This record gives sequence, C-alpha cells and structure tokens, in this order.
Amino acid sequence: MAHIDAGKTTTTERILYYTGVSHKMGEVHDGAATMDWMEQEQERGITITSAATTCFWSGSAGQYDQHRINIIDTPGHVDFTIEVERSLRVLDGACVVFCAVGGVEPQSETVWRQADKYRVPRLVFINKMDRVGADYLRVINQIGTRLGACPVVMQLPIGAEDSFEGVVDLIKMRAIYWDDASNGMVFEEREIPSGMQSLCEQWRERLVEAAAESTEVLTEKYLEEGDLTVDEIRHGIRVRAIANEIVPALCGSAFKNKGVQAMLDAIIDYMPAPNDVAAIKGVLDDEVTEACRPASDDQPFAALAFKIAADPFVGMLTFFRVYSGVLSSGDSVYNPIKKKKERIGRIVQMHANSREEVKEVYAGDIAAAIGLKDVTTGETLCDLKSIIILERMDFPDPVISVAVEPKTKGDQDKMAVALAKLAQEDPSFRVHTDAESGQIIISGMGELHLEIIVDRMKREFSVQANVGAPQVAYRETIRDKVEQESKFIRQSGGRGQYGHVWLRIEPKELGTGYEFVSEIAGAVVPKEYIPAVDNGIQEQLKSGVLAGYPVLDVKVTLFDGSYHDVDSNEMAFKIAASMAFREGARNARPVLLEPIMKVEITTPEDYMGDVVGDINRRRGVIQSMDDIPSGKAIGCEVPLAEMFGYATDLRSVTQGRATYSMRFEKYNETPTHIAEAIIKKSS
Ligand SMILES: Nc1nc2c(ncn2[C@@H]2O[C@H](COP(=O)(O)OP(=O)(O)OP(=O)(O)O)[C@@H](O)[C@H]2O)c(=O)[nH]1
Repeated sequence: MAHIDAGKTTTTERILYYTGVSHKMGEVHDGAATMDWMEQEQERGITITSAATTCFWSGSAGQYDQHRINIIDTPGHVDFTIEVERSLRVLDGACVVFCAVGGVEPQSETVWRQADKYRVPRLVFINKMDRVGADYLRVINQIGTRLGACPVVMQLPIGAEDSFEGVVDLIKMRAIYWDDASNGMVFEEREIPSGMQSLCEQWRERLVEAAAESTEVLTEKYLEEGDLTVDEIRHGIRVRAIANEIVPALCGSAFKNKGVQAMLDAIIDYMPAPNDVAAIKGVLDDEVTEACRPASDDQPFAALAFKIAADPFVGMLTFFRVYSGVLSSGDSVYNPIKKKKERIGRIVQMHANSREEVKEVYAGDIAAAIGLKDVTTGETLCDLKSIIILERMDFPDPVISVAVEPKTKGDQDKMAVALAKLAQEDPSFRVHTDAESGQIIISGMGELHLEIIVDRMKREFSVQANVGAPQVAYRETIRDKVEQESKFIRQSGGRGQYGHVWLRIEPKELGTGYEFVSEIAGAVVPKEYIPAVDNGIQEQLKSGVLAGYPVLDVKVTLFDGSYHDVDSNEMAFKIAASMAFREGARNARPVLLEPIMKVEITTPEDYMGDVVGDINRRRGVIQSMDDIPSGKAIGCEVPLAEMFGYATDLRSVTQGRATYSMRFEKYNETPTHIAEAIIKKSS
C-alpha cells in the first residue's frame, strides 16, 4: 500500500518476476503491467482494483522452506480508499512503499491510519532510491514524525540517485549488489564499502537495541554481552513488528531492479504468518454469542468474501480469505448474512491476470470462487454445520451523486444490468431511482470514482450514458399566513362543475411536514368532497410556485366554501383547492429552501487557515474546531450546492492531507440573490 505513484505496482511486478510467476517484466508506463489489467488502469497508469495474486518464495539464497505469499496491490488514489480498506481487513501484513524523494506523502498518511485501524503489522520499502533528490534517512525520519511510527533501519543504501548501487544488510553487515544485465535476478554479497563502515556500525547498534527490547531474555543477553546473534536479532525484530511496536525499514529501486528480493526475505522474516495473528472473531448464528476461529485446517471452515469482481471470461469472481478449515471445489458453504447455502463451483488462485485452478484451499489462503450466486463484499462463508458470522467490514457512505441516462432505448436495459453488477462489486458505489424525477442516480466516493464507473459501463457492458451535472434537491415553503378563496365553476349545458373553497394557508415549523385540517361545520362543503380538497392541495405541494420544487412545512385549513346540488363533484373541489393553494402560496411570501450538509473535516494544522477560508467562501458556518493527534477536526454546516467539487478542491488546498465526510442536516432558506438565479433558471 502507498501514496499514489510511490511504485507499488512496479514493485509487485518485480516480485512476480523474481518469484518466477511472470517471465516478462511488465512496466507501468508501457501500459504492460500484469497487475494493472483493467484497460483504464493501463491507460491512466494507476491501480484501481486490487488484484490479488499468489507467489512462492524460498528466500533469496534458498534459506527458507517454500513460503506462499498472497499479494494484493492496492490503489493509492483517495477515491478508491475502499479498496485499501477491504484489503487491509483480510491481510496479515503490509509492505508500505514510499518514494525516496516524496517521502511521507498525504495519501501515505491516510493508508497508514487505515492500517492502524486494522492493526496490520507493516514493513516499509523506501523505493525510487535512483531518483534525483532521493534521501532515505529523511523519509525514515518523516515516518517517525509524521506517522508517529517507530521505524527500525534494517538496511542503508549504498549511494543514491544516479550512483545508487545496492544496500547494506545491517544484521549481517554485508553489502548486496544487484546485477543490471540480469534485470537484478543475479546479485552478490560483498564487503561493506570502507567509507560506510562506521555509519553502518552506528545504525546496527540501534537495530540491535530495538531487537533486544523484544523479550527479557534478549534484553539481558544484550546488556551482558553487548551484541546478539543474527537469529536473535531477527527474532526480536519479528516479535516487535508483529506486535505493531516497530516497522522494519528497507530501501531499493524497483524500477532499477534493486532491493526487491531482500524485501521479500524481510516479509518472511518479519511479517506474520496466518497462525501468528490472533484468531478471527465473530458471532454465532444467534448474532450475540461471541466466538472465534483459530487459523487451523482442523477448525470448521470460515472465510470472508472481500471482493467481488466481474471477470470478462468466467463471470463473477468472489475473492475470499480462508480463516480456518479447508474448502474443496464442489463443497457447499453457508452465507449466514443472506441465510443461504451456496455451492462452490471452481476455485482459482490468481497470478495477476492469469489464474490457476486449485482443488482445495486451506486456512490462511486467499483464493477466488467462480459460480457463487449471491454474495456481497464483506459477507462470511462458513461450514454448514458450524455457523459463524465474522466481523463485517465498514464502508463509508457515498458523498457525490449524479444522474445517468441511457443514450438510446437499447442502452436502457443494459444499463440497469451493468449498474447492478458494478454495485455488487463495489460497496462504496450505490444506485437508486429518484422518486421525484424518475432519474437514475449513481453515488460514489468522488468524481473520479463515478467517472470510472461510467467508463466501465461503456467498455465492459457497452452501455452509452449521458451524465448529468450534480443536482441539488431544493425545496420551497411559505413565510406568511393567508386566506384564499377559489371557485371552480363550469356551466356548459348538461351537467356542470362547481367547487368553492376558502383555505387558510400558514407556515409551520421547519421539518414538521404538511398538515390538513377541516373546520367545516354543517354542510357548506359536503363531507364526501373534503378528501378531494386535501388531494388537490397535495398535488400542488409536489411542485411549488417559485421554481417547481416540492413544498415543505405548511398547514392548510379548509374553513369555508359552498356547493351546488347538481354540479358539485370531487373533481371540481379538487381543482378549486389546487387553484386556491397555488394562488394563496404566491401571496404567502414563498421562499426557496436549500439542503445544508453537516461537514466534518480533519486536516493537519498547517492547512487549517486555507481550509477554513475555503469553507467561508462556500457560505459555510464553522461550528467546532478540536485538536486531534493528526491536526484539527473542523465541524461546519455548508449548503450542498457549494460542495460539488469539494473532494478535488480540498485535495488541492491541502495536498490531499485532509479528509472530510458529509451528511444531510436540514433545509435552510436560500439567500435571496442565489434563490433569484435558481428561480430565473427554472422559469
Ligand atoms: N525512478 C524510479 N521510478 C520508479 C520506481 N518505481 C516505480 N517508478 C515509476 O513511478 C511511476 C509510478 O509507479 P507505479 O508502480 O504505477 O506506482 P503505484 O504506486 O502502483 O501507483 P498507483 O497504483 O497509481 O497508486 C511509474 O512511472 C514507474 O515506472 C523506481 O524505483 N525508480
């Protein structure tokens, strides 16, 4: 995981190359990276979906038994944080990639906090050591100060920028050089360059101290002997890394093929295996009794579906992480959320964009099932006889909506199918039909997110759609109390029409809705016509007199009227009431209401002035400002109309270091000059 462009995909490509999965080295900028297989990813050079892949590693010198490493390459862009979130939920450890020039960039802070939330042990890989301005120790320092983490330097770079040659392994005190001609496949250990000896000794001292703090035995030994063995250092660092006390730090240049194998070794050395982490928790079928599933093949089967992906060749792929037990293809499993039994058809393991069919998967594995019918991201799959509901994932609510409209009649049905499939894949994307306008509204995490959805609809489902501008749901109400008479009389030979009402129309408190009262005594308006009066008014409420928006919070009293023995009927009273309300509302000082959002922003202190200034320009009202570890939390109310494009603007004002959430709070009167413009536009 990392900030956008730190080099996750390039690093992953190298891993696949060195572990022998892929025989050709894909380059992101050629659009040929095997991990970034969606067309948009290749075009834009960014990772959108987190492709899961599996590889095997026995150590750079064959020093280990064969280990399986499951990799999920996550996107760095803030609109796709959901991908990071769900990946972290099912992973046991993370390699955080930093750019040696950019250092701790805004989005790295966000992903770091996400990993904190799921208590995922980490190691850091300071990439791009070959770039001008690369400074390893500066980035290490930032990891301490900005992220509040405790990095432990495991390697020092030999040279930097153009002259970056290799790394010094501070545990073994050996230099490692990668051979350019073999794309870094071949490497060798040598003596530490003489000029670096004393620097390496200083940093090694700190490393050994960090390892010694892991256990009492090691602390004592270190105090007595002043050093630890290679195995003891590794053990100490491992214990503390898994406990989330420290983060081992390494460096290299994925692009220049340096440092990747040593990083893979570190994953085996310092990151937890599935049985090193605490047993996953959940609740039994009664949804209250707590239970857990230790990572063991002997336990009942329990897995979490963490990603659903529409695959162009096989249909829906359901990615799942097995926490306990064994699953074979052809088995049936139970989904306790949907309360449904599902049969596992085929099981595949992904190697970037190719897949290998497997017969069985075990505790700790990540795989994908083909043929599951009704599973949504975050749901548990478990043994039919041993039901458990694993902790669900949290998904943020979408913040931006636009209307989409099929371009042609032919696109109409296809669009519904496409949107439903995309929504099943992506829990941060929602679709609904607006009850008032009948429009299909799609909502997501940001403008880029929705843009990609529309683009995928076009490419993967061949659906062309027009996308509307983000729309504000205005409302209308009245400010004065009025009495209004209206008569609807038609006499055109035969049976005529006669309806006559007097209405009292008055404003009500905000949020209290519409109320209809009849004060008719005697039979000036016969009882059977009174519901028609109410209906006539309600019809008018749907479309106000100012700009056609629904009318809120009015009380209407029918207090007088008259009727005609022959000509009166429901329709005539309905029309009379409609006309009276419309006329009355015009005289009752109608106003336009706009939705006000409750917005919460967290920003590093440095940007607070800019953020507040921007909120003020958006007609926002600041309500609270609190100190939090990462800076300030600002609470404010801002009209929705001013919030479009906010994700992008906030990102640029704060270089992406602030985050915000917003939800609907209430309706307020729209300031006159703005209301006038909206009314003019609607007429
Ligand atoms: N000089 C240099 N460039 C690198 C290195 N690693 C990656 N790059 C380049 O940096 C750019 C971004 O690399 P990616 O691997 O796509 O970065 P990413 O973190 O996966 O980006 P997103 O998936 O979009 O978040 C590409 O042009 C890479 O070629 C490196 O070690 N040195």
